[in-house]
Parts: sequence; C-alpha cells; structure tokens
Amino acid sequence: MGTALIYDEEMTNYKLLWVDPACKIEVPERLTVSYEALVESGLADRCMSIPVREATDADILLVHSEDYLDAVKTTPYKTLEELKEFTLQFGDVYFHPNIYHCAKLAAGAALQLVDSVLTGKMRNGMALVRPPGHHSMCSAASGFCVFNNVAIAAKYAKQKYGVKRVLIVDWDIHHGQGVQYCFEDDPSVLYFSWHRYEHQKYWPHLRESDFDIVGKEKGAGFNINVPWNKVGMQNSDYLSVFFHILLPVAYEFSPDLVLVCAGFDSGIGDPEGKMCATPDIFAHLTHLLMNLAGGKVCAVLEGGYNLTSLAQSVCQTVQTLLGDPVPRPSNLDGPCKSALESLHCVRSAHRRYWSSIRHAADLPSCEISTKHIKLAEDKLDKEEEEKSAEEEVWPQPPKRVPSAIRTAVVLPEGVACPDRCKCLMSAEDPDPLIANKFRENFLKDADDSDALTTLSSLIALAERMEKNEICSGLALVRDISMAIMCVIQHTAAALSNRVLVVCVGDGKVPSHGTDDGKTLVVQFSSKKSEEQKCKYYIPVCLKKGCQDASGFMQAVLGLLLPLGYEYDPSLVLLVKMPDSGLCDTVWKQLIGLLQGLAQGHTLVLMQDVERACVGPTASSLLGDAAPSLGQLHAPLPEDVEAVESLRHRLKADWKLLQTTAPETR
Ligand SMILES: NCCCNCCCCCS
Ligand SMILES: [Zn+2]
Repeated sequence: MGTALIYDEEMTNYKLLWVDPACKIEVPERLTVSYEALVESGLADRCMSIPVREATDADILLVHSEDYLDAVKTTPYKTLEELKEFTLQFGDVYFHPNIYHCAKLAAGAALQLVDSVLTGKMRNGMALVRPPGHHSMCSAASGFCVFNNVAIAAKYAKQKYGVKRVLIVDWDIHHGQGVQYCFEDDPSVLYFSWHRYEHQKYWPHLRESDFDIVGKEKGAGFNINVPWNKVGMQNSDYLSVFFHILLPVAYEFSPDLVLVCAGFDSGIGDPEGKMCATPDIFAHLTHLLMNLAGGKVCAVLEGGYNLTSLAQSVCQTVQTLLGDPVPRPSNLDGPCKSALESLHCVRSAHRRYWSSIRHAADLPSCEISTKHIKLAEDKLDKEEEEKSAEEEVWPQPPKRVPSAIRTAVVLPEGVACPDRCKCLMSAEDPDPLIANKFRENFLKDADDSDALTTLSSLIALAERMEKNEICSGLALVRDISMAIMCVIQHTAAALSNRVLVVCVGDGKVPSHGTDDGKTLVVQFSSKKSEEQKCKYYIPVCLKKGCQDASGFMQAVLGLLLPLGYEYDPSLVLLVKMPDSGLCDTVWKQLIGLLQGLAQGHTLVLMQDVERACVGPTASSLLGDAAPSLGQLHAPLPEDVEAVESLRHRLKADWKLLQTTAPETR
C-alpha cells in the first residue's frame, strides 16, 4: 500500500477580489507552489494520485447547518458588492463566485483521502486543498475557511466505516476553534491543537483556546489546547509537547484513524505564526504519528502563508508519509521557559483524565495559571511591530536520500532471509588483520570460526550503514555482549559518531564509551542496577521489566525518545536481550519510533535463538507500521515513580526531559 496524494488545480481558481489586509495572504499560489515542489522533487510521482470529488450536501451537513449551507449556495450568483456584503457577517474570510465549488472540492478531497485509507487501498496520504477548514463552524465561515474539511472527514469516518476513535492533530499555528466546537462533548474524537495565543492577545482571541478548556460532559479530557504565549517557538518546543503531552495521551487513547490539520504557518518565516521551527520538524511530527492507528494517517492542508516555508514543509511531510528516513534532528537545545509553562499547565489540566500523565505536577497556585488580561478592544489586534517574518532565512532542509538497501540481515545457517531484505554473509574470509584483532579482543576460544564470520559480517553491515548504502540492519548472534562491544568499538572509532545503545531486558551491557559520551546506553530491565550513575548510562528499572506495555511505552515516549533526540546519534544499536519478555507488538512500536533517529540507521542485535522474531523485526525495519497496542491501562505506580525520579535526576543534563519551568527564584 502506498501514499495517496489528492490535488486538483480547480482549487486554485478563486482569490480575494477586493482590498482586505487580513485576507491578502490566502492566495492561490499556496497550492501551486506546494504541488509544484512535490513534482519538482519527484515525490508526486512516488504517490498514488487520487482524484478529488465534490462533497455532497449530506457530507457537509455532517458538520454544518442547513441555513449556512443554503446561504453559501447563493454565493456563486452574487455580484461583487453582494459578495462583500455577505462576507461582512464573518471574520477574516472572503467569498468569491467560485469559492463554494472549491470548498466542496476541499471537503471532498479529505473524504477521498479517508476512503482510500480506510478501505485499505492506501496506507496513508495527503490532501492539498484550499479553502482550509479548521476555523469554520456549524453556521459560520472564519479564518479563510468555508467548510470544516477535517471535522467532516472525522464524522464521515465514524458514520461510514464505524471507526470508534479518531485522533485529530492540529499543528497549524492557529486554534481550530471550529473543530473544538464540533467535538467538545464527543469522547470518540480527541482533538489536539497548539496555537499562537499570547494570553488571548492573538487571533481569534478566544478564552476557550486556553489550556484549561478540556472538553465538556462526556468529552471532558478529549480536547487538548496548547497555547503558545510567545512567538519564536523552535523545534525543541514542538518536540517536547509531542513527547510529554500528545504521544502519551494518543497511545493511551489508541485511535483507529489519525487526521492531521496540517497547517504549516507554524513553520519558520510565516507572517502569521512568527515561529522558528524549521521545515524538517514536520518530518518528525509526521513520523511520530505513523505508528498510531496501524499507520492510517490522513494529512489535510490548512494554513501556511510563506510560500518557501510552506513548499518545503509539505515536501518534508509527504516524503515521510512515503516512508523515507527522516533527517537528523538538528541541535535541539531544549524548550524555552514559556513553552515549559504551557507544557506544565496543559499536563496539570489533563492529568485527571489521562493515566499516562497522572503524575504531572499540579499547577502552582499563582503565576502561570491562566493570565487573561482583559484587553481593551483597541489593543485586541495590536501586535507589536516585530521583524517581519518574511525576512527570515533558514538552511534548505537536508537531502533525504533513501539507501539502496533498506534492510540487510546477518543470520546463522538455516535461518531464512525475510523477504524484501538483503542477506549479508561475508563470502570472503575476513582479512587476517581484523581476524587477529577479533581473536584477542572478543573471541573466547580463538578458533571459533563462525563467531568470526558473524562478527566480520556484522562489521561489514555497520560499515555499509555508515556509508548509507544500507539503512537498517538485523543480526542474530550467539554472544550478544561480544557483538555489542564489537559494534561500539568499530563505530566509535570514527570521530563524529555517537551510538545510542538501547537494551531491552536484563543482562550485562558493556559500558564502553559511556564515559566520554561517544555512547549513550539506555537499558530497560526489571533489575535494579548497581551500575554507577553517569550521564551516559541510564538504567530504567520497570517492575515487570518490558512485559507491561503501558509502563514500557510511558518510559519510551517520556524518557527514551527525548533522550535520543537530544543525543542525536549517528547509529542506534537496539539490543533485545534473551528473555526480555517484550511482546512483538511493543517491540515493533519501539523499532518504528526509534527510526526517527540517526536517519533510520537502526542496527538490531538479537540472540540467535530468537528466530521467530526475525520476520516481525524485519517488517518494522522495512517501515511497515506497527500494529496498534490497543487502549493502554494505567502504568504501575512503581513504574511511574521509576520514570519520574529518573527524569527528575537527569533533566539537568538532558533538557528535553523537562516538563515544568525551572523554579523561578
Ligand atoms: N494576523 C491576525 C489575523 C488572523 N487572520 C486569520 C488567519 C486565519 C489562518 C487560517 S490557517
Ligand atoms: Zn493557520
């Protein structure tokens, strides 16, 4: 199954026909530059093009009122003066004789995307549409939006396919109030939105956009608002919110479908957002969602008003949906104070609804609670004159060249090579120099020839991964700790390399290289480790080791991923210790998530008895989405305690572990 791309140039055939400073940024070129960038980069050809269709009245009435639909139906026949008149009843939006047609195509495009994914024809996809949708409400247009494309798609998915739970992730920089209003009392649709807020000083100036608005009645807890009270948010701020709010809750919710309000005005250079996150961040945001709902992710374009930034961000998103490895996360220096305050407020507002963040610290009484400054009308739209975002410059996102070989394996005699994988056996005898080095360093009995063969094949694999000829690898070895030593020593030799070693299960892990930071070891086990506590050796002791999915996932999402992203390794060595107790589904989730690091260069080591795990491991390394874990129960208190105390101890060294602002002196 491939990636769907839904686009039709008819949606470029409407524009602003009069002077209105608030609306002049919403231009047809937004769609053309996005589509042309996909064509230019060769990404469009790798997608399956799915035609748009017009949403029917019934589709639109899933969200909007008849009165509103009837009113919009009259707009194609209005004169210019009548269109201006009609527009006045709404805010920050404009009408055009052809916008009703385009609005039906935009909503219809989202429905075509949902159909292609929920019928299993496509794995995931993106719809490039305008007008956007997330601001439009039951009976009102708003913020360039006429019909709420994503809200209609969520209702449609539930009605037509019986989908039980839908996650909507709105990474646009504006609050999709239309989506919030549509689902605020609905526990089957979890709406997550971050948005520029500045304590209600920013558009649409709504009190109900703040973090303490969590949903109503049965929907309480299923509406998550993350207000950005300052501009200039960066990659670290966005990732921290994913690690410490969205992902733990999303895994607990366990959606059957993920819809993304994919607005790119949250990217650098945008005149509306005035944020500083770079286009490659959308590759990571997309990647981090792709192991939810069995990979059923539908991204629908919302905002994005800097044409350069928009085009690059769209390409980053689509290339990730296609399964290409994501670029390395560039210099993450931790979330800013304002972002930490928002993070803290959101987690404390939601801790009562979600066991994965139950332990979140409570709101300190005063300073960072909601500061709603009663603004005099005239100040509402006053925005201090900042440097215009249009002048921002940023580096081109790094080229993401897929390796010639996606996954290679080193297997003992008699173990079949999984399909789509390349089997590496060192045909030639290892050169005597290496052989001797192995003998003295690693081999117990010197003439253990097949150990020698395995190790030299392992090195060959690691070398070809370093050269990006191979993306990921899997090796079955007899002696795990010897293999770890071998890989670490080989990889650490190259100066710029850092290896993240992730061990699941009990057992002695060589701590070589953890003193100088060339290696970061994170070990999940059930045994308290007496190892010396150092910054680069992190034992995570879980009561049931890796057997309890929710405890393990909480540690992966809230601890391992932030550490891994901040460490930014060139290789991830993932070791499955004997009898780790890890079930295949969790193992596949772990492999899927870790491929966001090191450009997907994950090298898996397993004991040669784990033949049954070769297939599932290879499938995840090849980029197949991991199956859903199902709704997660509360993690054990001991596990929560273990992760929290680790986070508390480590956050001085690892800033992405922070979830609250440092105590103000
Ligand atoms: N600069 C403040 C005016 C905001 N104007 C509406 C923006 C709608 C964005 C839709 S994604
Ligand atoms: Zn927006």
